[in-house]
Amino acid sequence: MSSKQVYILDTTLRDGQQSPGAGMSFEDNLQYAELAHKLRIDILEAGFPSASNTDFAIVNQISKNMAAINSAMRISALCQLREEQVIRTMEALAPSLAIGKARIHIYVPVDPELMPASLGKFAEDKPAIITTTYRLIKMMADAGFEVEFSPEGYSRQRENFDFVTDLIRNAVKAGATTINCPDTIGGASQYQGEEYFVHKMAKHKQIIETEFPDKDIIWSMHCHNDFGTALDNSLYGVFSGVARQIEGCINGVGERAGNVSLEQCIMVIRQFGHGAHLPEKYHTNIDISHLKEISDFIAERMLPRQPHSPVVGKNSASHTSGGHINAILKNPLAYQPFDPRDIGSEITFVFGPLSGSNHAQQIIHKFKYRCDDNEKVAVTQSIKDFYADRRKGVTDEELLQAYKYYRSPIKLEHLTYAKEDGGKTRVTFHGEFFAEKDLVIDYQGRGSALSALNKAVNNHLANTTVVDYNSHSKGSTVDALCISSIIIDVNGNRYNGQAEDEDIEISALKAFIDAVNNAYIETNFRV
Ligand SMILES: CC(=O)SCCNC(=O)CCNC(=O)[C@H](O)C(C)(C)COP(=O)(O)OP(=O)(O)OC[C@H]1O[C@@H](n2cnc3c(N)ncnc32)[C@H](O)[C@@H]1OP(=O)(O)O
Repeated sequence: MSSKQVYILDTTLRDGQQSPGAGMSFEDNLQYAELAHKLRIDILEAGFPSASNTDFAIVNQISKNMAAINSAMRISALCQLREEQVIRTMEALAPSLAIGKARIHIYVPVDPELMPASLGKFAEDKPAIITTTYRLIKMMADAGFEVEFSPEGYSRQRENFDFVTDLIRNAVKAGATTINCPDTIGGASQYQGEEYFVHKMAKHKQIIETEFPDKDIIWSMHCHNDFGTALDNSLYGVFSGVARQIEGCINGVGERAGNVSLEQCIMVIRQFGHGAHLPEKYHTNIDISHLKEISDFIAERMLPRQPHSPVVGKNSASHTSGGHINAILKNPLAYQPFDPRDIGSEITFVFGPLSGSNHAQQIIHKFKYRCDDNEKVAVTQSIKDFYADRRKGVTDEELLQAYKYYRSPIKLEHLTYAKEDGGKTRVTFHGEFFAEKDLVIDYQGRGSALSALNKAVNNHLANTTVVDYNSHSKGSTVDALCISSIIIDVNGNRYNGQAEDEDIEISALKAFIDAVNNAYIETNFRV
């Protein structure tokens, strides 16, 4: 069976920017259009040219840019049922008209509650609304524009069904080729029964098909998400065979709770559009490999995106729980409904308190250190203890630090030193020192506390010598911290250590311990 294309109208630049704080710069609007072109959006609603000179310039420049590359994407712009707006919108879209890719989207309210609020006295004169609709649409169609007509508030038309029929009839007669039926206030649900607007669309569609058998009108969904039903409504319209166009915004931005998320519609059509039970098969022309890119753009330049946003959210392909990661390590798609690489994303992991030993082991192996199966649980527990207060997780590099601490033979808690007359130095060490705990190191002869510690280390790591050492102050005051760097040689191999402390001698001792720990770990646990 052949598959029907569902047209995607992207109104991110128009309806998306109609929410507080969502406005983007002139340049960002133009850049977004480039991304929409790459994504192979069918129709880009680029703005509302009559809103301001800048909005006119944005639409006009996008229209010019897309005409210059002969983009297959239609450029659309919105206007009210007002002649001066129609003229301004036609001017803005002139470059797209020249390549046969210009659409004008014109709207007038039909919701009985919205009509007087929005239109004032004009709302009382329905015949005038109908004749104006016919006249303005004919004007645009005669000028060569593709026309989309929206009876605004369609989903709440109530007793206005016959008025809406008359409006649509006249719009089609005048040359409109797309009839968009918005759930403007976002309150519709298929659980409304006969009042559900998609059932009314089916009736209107049937009337128009009967009256205009030669016209192939595209019926369109435009759903807001006030109750979170925008996706369900949009897809109901398509999968029930009524609609062939979906209007929405990337990341579901838009007025109030937003418009339907285009990425969700696109992926659901891809996933379920060929279901055996569907009367017809459906697909979109979207190049989904650019979905993540365009979504990230909107998240950065327009409005922030929830981490758990479906399809594109940062967490939608990121995992932390041990149970899931264990399975994903064996089968990357074990916990993904689609391959994130298809949309330009990737599966990532964040190690946290709920992660497991297979995950920790994989990170440690990635850095090329040893973590055997019989010790991975103990290693993992020590890493979790090390980061007991990091409930939101740690980076792989931070995990490696905790691993190294676990492997370190010297775990310093506290250290003091004293010098006596006669060349005696005493270092008092608290913590773990190879297999020992809390020791006192006495050293007799020339040299500092560092010599004392070096002597003690040599009992466990033979042939350890300091080959380079320097300390410098971190600031210019007398109480500035001291930073020490040290290089040691162990059996011909060199290892670095760094540390800082208020006391120059202790900073050197700590740097030496750091270097010894590095030497021990690199010697014993490097793969
Ligand atoms: C569902 C939707 O998303 S619809 C899109 C809504 N988008 C926008 O409003 C964004 C851009 N809007 C704007 O910049 C401005 O509102 C403009 C330029 C469109 C209009 O501005 P103004 O005329 O200066 O003021 P205002 O917005 O208050 O408009 C009120 C007038 O529009 C008329 N009007 C409202 N909707 C419509 C309509 N669909 N068709 C015809 N006239 C309309 C009203 O009757 C009213 O007329 P009046 O001034 O004679 O009383």
